[in-house]
Amino acid sequence: MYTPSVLISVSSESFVNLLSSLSLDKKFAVKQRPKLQWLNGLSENPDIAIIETNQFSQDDYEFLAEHKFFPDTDFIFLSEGMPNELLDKAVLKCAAYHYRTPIEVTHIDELLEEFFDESQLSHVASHVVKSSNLDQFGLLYGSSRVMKKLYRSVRKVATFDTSVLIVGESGVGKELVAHTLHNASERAEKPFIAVNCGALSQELASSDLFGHIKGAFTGAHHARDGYFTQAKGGTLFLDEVTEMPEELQVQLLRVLETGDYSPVGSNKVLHADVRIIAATNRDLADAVADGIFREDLYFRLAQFLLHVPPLRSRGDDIQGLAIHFLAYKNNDENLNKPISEAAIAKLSDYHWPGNVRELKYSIERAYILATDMIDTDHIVLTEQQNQDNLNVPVGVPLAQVEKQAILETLEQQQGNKSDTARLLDISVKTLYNKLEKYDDSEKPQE
Ligand SMILES: Nc1ncnc2c1ncn2[C@@H]1O[C@H](COP(=O)(O)OP(=O)(O)OP(=O)(O)O)[C@@H](O)[C@H]1O
Repeated sequence: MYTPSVLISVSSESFVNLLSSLSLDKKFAVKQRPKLQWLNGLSENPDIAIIETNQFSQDDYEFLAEHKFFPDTDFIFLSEGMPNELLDKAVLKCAAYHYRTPIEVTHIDELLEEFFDESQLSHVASHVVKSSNLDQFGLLYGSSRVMKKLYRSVRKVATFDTSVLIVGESGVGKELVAHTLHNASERAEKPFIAVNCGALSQELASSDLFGHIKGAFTGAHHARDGYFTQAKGGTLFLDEVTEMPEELQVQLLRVLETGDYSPVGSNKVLHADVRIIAATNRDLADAVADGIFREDLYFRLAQFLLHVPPLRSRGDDIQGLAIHFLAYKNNDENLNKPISEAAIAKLSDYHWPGNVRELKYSIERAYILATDMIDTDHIVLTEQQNQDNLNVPVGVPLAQVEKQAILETLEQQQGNKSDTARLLDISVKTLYNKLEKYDDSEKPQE
């Protein structure tokens, strides 16, 4: 049995009493540090850190930031609840649990129990990697600590009806996170509608979002529901929200503030019963600074921020996901192609700029290239190819060639869909439709 380590740094009598009532040392290797030395204690990378944060300071925040908020540690902050913006930021960045007095001892006890069980699982999972060994949370697969932190944040925020902003590089799984959040919320039985804001046309965008009545504009022969109405009672997922046309940002902000909207051409006011989840792979601070995205809309959307970690920071999940995707492929094709240790090592050593989408695609391509066992030669990594050439064996179906051209250009353009569409001479909308088709073709099951 693995014994997880816990760093405890509390000094208030109530917190000391609370923790001593839990008899932590029966299951955990406990290290106590005086209040002012908790930062030193973190340098030993404990599995869990229980910290009193009544006087959380700028220095404390900077220390955490310098160490990337200690992704291997699960944090529990205890405080008397005085407002502290820096602490709020740290809670988000560390995906920490923050308990304010009066604290229910059973809540802490249950949480530690959960941490303990997870530490046993992950300890085993790091030795044996088979497809079924990857933990699954909703539509997401992954057993790394960073993913488990994400699962906990998703679980926490799912039950509230606040807007959520999901940030992360292209292909990390932001849409899957949004869908998982929806499925874990009370709106799960109602629709989940995903909208690619980059594909909304300037002219028709209002009608796409809010609908229109018959005759609202030339060509409006019939009334049509917009996404807000289609998603009624459920969730509206605004993907690539920074690409939304300026005028629509203003309209969206108004709906978020008033809760009401009107279809184009109508005076009727409808109530917007949707939860908004937005996502972007852009640096939002830059988008706001460049004037591409409205700051007031950003604050409105980012009531809760979820950061999806890049694949390269997920350790053994890389090989776990590779085997997972291979298993799906074998299942679809009714074959049983294995993968060599060396090929797995090659996948694990790569830094995956295109994240999970790129990994999934590399497995698909290797699957086509290999007659039986997938070996290192079949794993063609985008950055190791001549960037101007596609590497397609003769006789590959045209649809596959098209897919390869699209995905490799997208990777070369670091996920920028507008530039990719321009280079391929197709519309952004067509690009979105095609990507959606590829993503759907192997959607993990719930
Ligand atoms: N944790 C995961 N487990 C299984 N499949 C995943 C996971 N994360 C991503 N994928 C797969 O990777 C592909 C890309 O995922 P998704 O579209 O959610 O990423 P994204 O971050 O929204 O991408 P983009 O920034 O380009 O919109 C999809 O095929 C998805 O099913």
